[in-house]
Amino acid sequence: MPSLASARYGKDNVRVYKVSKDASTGVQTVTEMTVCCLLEGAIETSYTTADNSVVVATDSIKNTIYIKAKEHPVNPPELYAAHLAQHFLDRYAHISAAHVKVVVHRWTRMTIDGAPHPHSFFRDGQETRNVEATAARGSGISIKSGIVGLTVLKSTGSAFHGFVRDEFTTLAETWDRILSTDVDAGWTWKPFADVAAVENGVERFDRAWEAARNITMKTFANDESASVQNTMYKMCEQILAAEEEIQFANYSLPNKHYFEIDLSWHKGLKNTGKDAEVYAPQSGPNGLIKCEVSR
Ligand SMILES: O=c1[nH]c(=O)c2[nH]c(=O)[nH]c2[nH]1
Repeated sequence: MPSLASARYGKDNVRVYKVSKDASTGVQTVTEMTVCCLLEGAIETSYTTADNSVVVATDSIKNTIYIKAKEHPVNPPELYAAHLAQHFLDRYAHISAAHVKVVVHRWTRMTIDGAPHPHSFFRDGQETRNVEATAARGSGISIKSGIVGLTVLKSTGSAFHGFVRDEFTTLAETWDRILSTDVDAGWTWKPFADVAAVENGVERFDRAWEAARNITMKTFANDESASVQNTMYKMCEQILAAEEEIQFANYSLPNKHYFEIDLSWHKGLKNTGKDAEVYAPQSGPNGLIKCEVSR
């Protein structure tokens, strides 16, 4: 006989905007995020016997996302996610775990006539700051932070040679190639006992995000890359070194290929090897390289 092996439900794609206004200076600060909140617990009967008495409506979950954004700071997103997740355990005895994902979109303050503008912002890229927090009854709060969608490219300083050559291989070795990727980086914190433990030393979250962002860009730029694998491992090592409460660091990086184009058929144009200037960016297929590094 079938039985429910696992189940969770909630609201996804809840878009939230919060402004904070400094009345004395007139400076306003904004945060825009997209939230997903899924619940687990003694909810089996809602699936198996149409028992809605155990269902906190997803509409109520959406309302709660707004109310907790009003009641608590939304920065850092780790703290907001922890407050929101813990709420469902505190409020509903039959809920055993709440999974919250927060995606923070960029609104960067404009500089106008050389000065930071008090209330105008621009979207300077598709990069997001992401947080996943799970509050589970009896196991505290687990948090994973990350950066997604930071698109980077270096026009030299990347090689790839020495790989397996056999009857399946056509790729030429290269000592100088273009390297481009959309960074998906994550770092997993040691579990927190409760929301108070998340709040205690809360600066760690912005500090780690800034460190991870700087490490990612500096290592990408400065490393004489032997491979995506080796460069991402160096990034992970540094993230672990930057913040001692981080247990794991991980990257998932597409290798966005830029192919040389042989133009010699046209008047003998030289456009390969050291003469390569015009390339064909590829939209797919792409390599996809992942790793997670622990202490
Ligand atoms: O950095 C790389 N790693 C690979 O595993 C790989 N495979 C490939 O075709 N090109 C690359 N580049």
